[in-house]
Amino acid sequence: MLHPKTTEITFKLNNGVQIPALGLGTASPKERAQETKQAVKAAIKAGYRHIDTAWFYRTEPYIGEAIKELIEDGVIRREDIFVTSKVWPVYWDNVSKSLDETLTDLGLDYVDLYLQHWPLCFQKVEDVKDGIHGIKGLPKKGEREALFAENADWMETYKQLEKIYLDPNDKRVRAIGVSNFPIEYLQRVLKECEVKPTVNQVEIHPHLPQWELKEFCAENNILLTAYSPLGSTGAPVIKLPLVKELSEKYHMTVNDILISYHIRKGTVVIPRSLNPVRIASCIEFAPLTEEEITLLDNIGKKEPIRYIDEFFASSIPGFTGEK
Ligand SMILES: NC(=O)C1=CN([C@@H]2O[C@H](COP(=O)(O)OP(=O)(O)OC[C@H]3O[C@@H](n4cnc5c(N)ncnc54)[C@H](O)[C@@H]3O)[C@@H](O)[C@H]2O)C=CC1
Ligand SMILES: O=C1O[C@H](CO)[C@@H](O)[C@@H]1O
Repeated sequence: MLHPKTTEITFKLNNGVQIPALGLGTASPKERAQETKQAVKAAIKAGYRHIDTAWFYRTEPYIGEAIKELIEDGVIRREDIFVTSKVWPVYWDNVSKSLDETLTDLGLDYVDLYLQHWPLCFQKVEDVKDGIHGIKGLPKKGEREALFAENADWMETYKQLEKIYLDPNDKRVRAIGVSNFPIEYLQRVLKECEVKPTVNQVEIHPHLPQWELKEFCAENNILLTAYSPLGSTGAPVIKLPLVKELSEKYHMTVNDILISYHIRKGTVVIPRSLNPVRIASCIEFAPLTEEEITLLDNIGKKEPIRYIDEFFASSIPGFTGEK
């Protein structure tokens, strides 16, 4: 039986916009951010049509250069690709400014999906030398204490996203959504806001299958996007014996197995790599069976691991802030 490449599969958001199921993650270490340009070019040439980025990653200028050259060389048109970006908590009360900075860096008139990166509000601290657009990305008091904005409500950020999306004269976003939102927070958004988030981008992999969140989002027609699908830096999840076993069974890479695991469940997935060969060689779709998916999910039932557990996120249910 012939199967599509994972780069060819799309899902429909709750506002009708199509989203490619596989996207390239771009949260690379700061010192390697410029390599993102060649990674994006390799990905698009290999068939990827979705790039995931954020104001916080410092990779938007390099993604912008890659897209510009790919368009100039006739490889793609703007409308052929799907770009996701996110507003960071320092801009919790000025989403429009953050979006303008993102669009300038990307060299684009619009993003396809714009997410609230975290349900948190940080203080704006000037940092001309090392900041992002002159603002410290992670304002801290000491080593492990974030500077939160006083009397601030993370809902303000979503309301501003909603305003931009609903303004008929504002064409800067095609869809809006959230990231790192637990069920309780989504319930509040659904109660207090007009526009349902199209997506909730969260950490998901066999060690953190997020089945309760998956069920809630499915009931409410919110698509999940799986971040850190390989377990983030060092890719620990690829070492799972069951993943290796499945890669041998399907004659595919371990990355293919972990990517297909999400897509088979109707979840968008955004693995990161700066290696052009790896990027191009991990696009096979493995038709995993229901049983195999259940076996992968069961790993997290027995041994849950959250790899992205940021110290600043301990107030959000489900996060301990240990890392
Ligand atoms: N919304 C949010 O708060 C977050 C979003 N993200 C997004 O999700 C994307 C993916 O998540 P990441 O945490 O970046 O990690 P990931 O789980 O995609 O793993 C990336 C790491 O695995 C390595 N890798 C890939 N294949 C490998 C292989 N076969 N052998 C050995 N190493 C291999 C890469 O070099 C890289 O160091 C990010 O780049 C970003 O776009 C990530 C974290 C949080
Ligand atoms: O997207 C993100 O990436 C970093 C970690 O890689 C995290 O803080 C943020 O949510």
